[in-house]
This record gives sequence, C-alpha cells and structure tokens, in this order.
Amino acid sequence: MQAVKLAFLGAGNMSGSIIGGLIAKGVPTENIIATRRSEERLSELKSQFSIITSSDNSDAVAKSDVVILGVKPQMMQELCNEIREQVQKSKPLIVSVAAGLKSETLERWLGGDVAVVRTMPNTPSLLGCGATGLYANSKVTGIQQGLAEKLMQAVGLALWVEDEAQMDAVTAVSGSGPAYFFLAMEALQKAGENVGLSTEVAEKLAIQTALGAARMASESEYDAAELRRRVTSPGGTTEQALNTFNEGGLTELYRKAVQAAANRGQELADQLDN
Ligand SMILES: NC(=O)C1=CN([C@@H]2O[C@H](COP(=O)(O)OP(=O)(O)OC[C@H]3O[C@@H](n4cnc5c(N)ncnc54)[C@H](O)[C@@H]3O)[C@@H](O)[C@H]2O)C=CC1
Ligand SMILES: O=C(O)[C@@H]1CCC=N1
Repeated sequence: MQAVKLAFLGAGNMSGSIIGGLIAKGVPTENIIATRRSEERLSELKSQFSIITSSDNSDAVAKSDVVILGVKPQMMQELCNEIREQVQKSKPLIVSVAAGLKSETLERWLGGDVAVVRTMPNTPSLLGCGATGLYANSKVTGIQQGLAEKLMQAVGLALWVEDEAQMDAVTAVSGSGPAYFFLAMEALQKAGENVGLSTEVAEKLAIQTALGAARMASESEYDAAELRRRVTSPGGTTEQALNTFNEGGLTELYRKAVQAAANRGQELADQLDN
C-alpha cells in the first residue's frame, strides 16, 4: 500500500473514515488525493488529514492507481460522466463504496472495459475496526484484487463475496450496521436514565458495555449465544430483561429491519440501472 497512489472522489463521511484509517496505518499522506465539491470542505479535509486535496476529479484520476468513488449513489452517474475520458485513458482500478449500485452499471457509465471492485465498508474503518464486503468484476486482475483487499484490510476486516447480489445483504448487515448499534446504545442510555441514572453516567455505562460485549464476542472462544447465557443467571435480573426483549419480538424485528435495508439496496440498483 505504501507506494500506491489513491484518489478519493467525493470524500465525505465514508471515504473520510477510510482515509483516517489508512493514515493511522502509516499510508503516506502524499499518496492520497481527495476531492469534494466545496472549497470549504476541502480545506477541512486538508487540515484534518494533511492529504492532497483538489476539486478536479479527472486530474485526481490521472494521478492515481486506485480511484475510490465515494459519492452518494444518486450522484455517481454525474461523477462518472466527468471522469470517463480520463478513466479510459489511464485505466485505474475503480473501487466503489456506493450502496446498491451494480458494478455492471458503474462500468457502463465509465465507458466499458473497466476494472471495478464494488465494496461495502462501514465508518468504524476510521479506527481500523471496519468491516468491508468486496466483489470484483471480471476485468479485475489478480494484482488489482490483492490491492483492493490490502486497501480495505488496512482499515479492518475485508471479506469477498462471489455473488454480487450478496452485496445488498452485506450493506444491510455491516454497512448500515453501526447505526443499529448506535441506536442500541442510545436506547440503553435512555433506559438507564429512566431507572435513575444521570445522562452522563448512563451514557458512559451504555458505551463501555457495548465495547466490552463486542470485544468479548470478537476475542472469546465462546460464541455470542454462550456469552449471553453466561451473563444470564437463572431467576436473575438479565433473564427478566431478555424475556421482555423476546416478548417484544426483538429477533424478528432485526430480521425485518435487515430485510428492509437489503430491499432498499435492490431498489436503488433498479432505479440507477434505468
Ligand atoms: N456513511 C456510511 O456509513 C456509509 C456510506 N456508504 C456509501 O458511501 C457513499 C457516500 O456516503 P457518505 O460518505 O455518507 O456521503 P457524504 O455526503 O458524506 O459524502 C459524499 C461527498 O461527495 C461529494 N460529492 C458529490 N458529488 C461530487 C462530485 N461530482 N465531485 C466531488 N465530490 C462530490 C459531496 O459533496 C459529499 O461531500 C454512498 O454511496 C454510500 O452508499 C457505504 C458504507 C457506509
Ligand atoms: O444508508 C446508506 O444508504 C449508506 C449505505 C450503508 C450505510 N450508509
């Protein structure tokens, strides 16, 4: 990764998280170019990360081996129109982080015969704790595949899917997933306030508990179900809370929520393909 030139086009929340994670891992700042539309946001990026910034997307493509497309799915076609000529000239590896957007659609927008790796990262990439799903189109060489994997591994877990249709599932589980856990922390904090804690204490306890549980699930030899059982004393307090979650249909609610997110990914793909 050290010598690879990276361009992040439309470096907002998601790309900014990857950039921060890469820099923390020692990727040289002079090898990262980021673009955004507003000059003000560009200077924010420059002062935050000391990377090269530009408002010229095509010029950033010309100077890079890997181009990460970080705009919203609805803005992607316009961006592709802007960079198509340069992409066809220099043929960099294209990495998309957009939800829904199929690699085939993206390749078509870029003029065809383009190596595209479709990814679905998440914002904890900023801390090197990201989780990314990746899918490579048929134009991606083995070396480029290795490059995309190294890029995403530098900011966390990177897993390939063989069937592109699974990318909507990855989006629904881990792309959107941090928001589900943030919501759980907010809800636990509010519930803690309800039983008498101050906002500050409830917030700290909720966050530290989420962190501890995630670390245990990740590092322990036991799976989450066994770890849950080990907290739940028969006839004790946890059992009462878990019964309440079960009566409220929490597992079914998760199933529905993740299905709704996956459906939205497919809807986006269909809308964008037209
Ligand atoms: N936010 C998240 O947690 C995740 C987002 N994604 C994907 O990442 C993409 C971006 O999402 P966010 O980072 O949340 O959005 P964002 O709005 O924070 O960032 C996008 C940036 O692109 C800029 N932009 C738009 N058109 C441009 C152009 N032609 N040239 C240069 N800059 C341009 C916008 O001004 C904005 O600053 C989306 O496609 C989304 O599906 C994927 C995984 C997680
Ligand atoms: O909400 C979204 O559409 C994007 C994709 C995954 C996370 N944020």
